[in-house]
Amino acid sequence: MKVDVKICGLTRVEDIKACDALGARWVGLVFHPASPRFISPECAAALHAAVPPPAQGGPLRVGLFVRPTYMDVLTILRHVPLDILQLYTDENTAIHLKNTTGKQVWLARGISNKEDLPHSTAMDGYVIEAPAQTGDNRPGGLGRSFDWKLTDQWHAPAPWLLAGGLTPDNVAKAVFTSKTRAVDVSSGVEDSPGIKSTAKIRAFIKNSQKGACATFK
Ligand SMILES: O=C(O)c1ccccc1N[C@@H]1O[C@H](COP(=O)(O)O)[C@@H](O)[C@H]1O
Repeated sequence: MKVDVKICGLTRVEDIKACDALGARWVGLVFHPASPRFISPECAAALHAAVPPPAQGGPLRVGLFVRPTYMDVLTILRHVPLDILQLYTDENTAIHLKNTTGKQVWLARGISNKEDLPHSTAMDGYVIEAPAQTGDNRPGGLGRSFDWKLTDQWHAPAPWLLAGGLTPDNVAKAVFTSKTRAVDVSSGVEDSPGIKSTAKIRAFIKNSQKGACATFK
């Protein structure tokens, strides 16, 4: 049993090529201006063009938006044919954007306790991470983890990714503790904000599979 990996916050062609070569299932492009990983639609188009499309074995393209309007998403989709929208918004807005764009939608959820975990949904998936805190200028990409034990008995209503504070050093333990089948990382595989490290991506993917082997025998 394998754990699927998303590498988020790509800003450079060489980094998205490394993700493709190393077998990341998803690559994330951040369209939130407050993020150090924010990219323009033109940059996103260049990154998209640098690796094979999913139909030819390339990674699925995930676009990350914080409280977007329909026009925000449409503007990006005119430049890049994203496969999935990762949204930081309320569930009604997410359903509206799913219906109007025809794209798959993952809703990001900050989790403080088991009651925060969803049990039924119209979403295609969830990104489960640490809750935002007062003073944060963005709701993710902060290298902050949460209690991975909260998800180990969860009967998730849709596929989900574990995110927040994952690194090459802790991802195997995170998989084992949370029982997740997919992991999502941004700051944990960077040399500096927005600048990915190929060596860290390689180690992260390798160690996530070690966690999968120990968990799903
Ligand atoms: O990466 C960002 O800058 C970002 C900005 C706004 C919302 C989410 C963001 N990143 C996502 O946050 C999680 C965890 O990131 P990290 O590994 O702790 O740095 C992940 O889903 C990123 O896609």
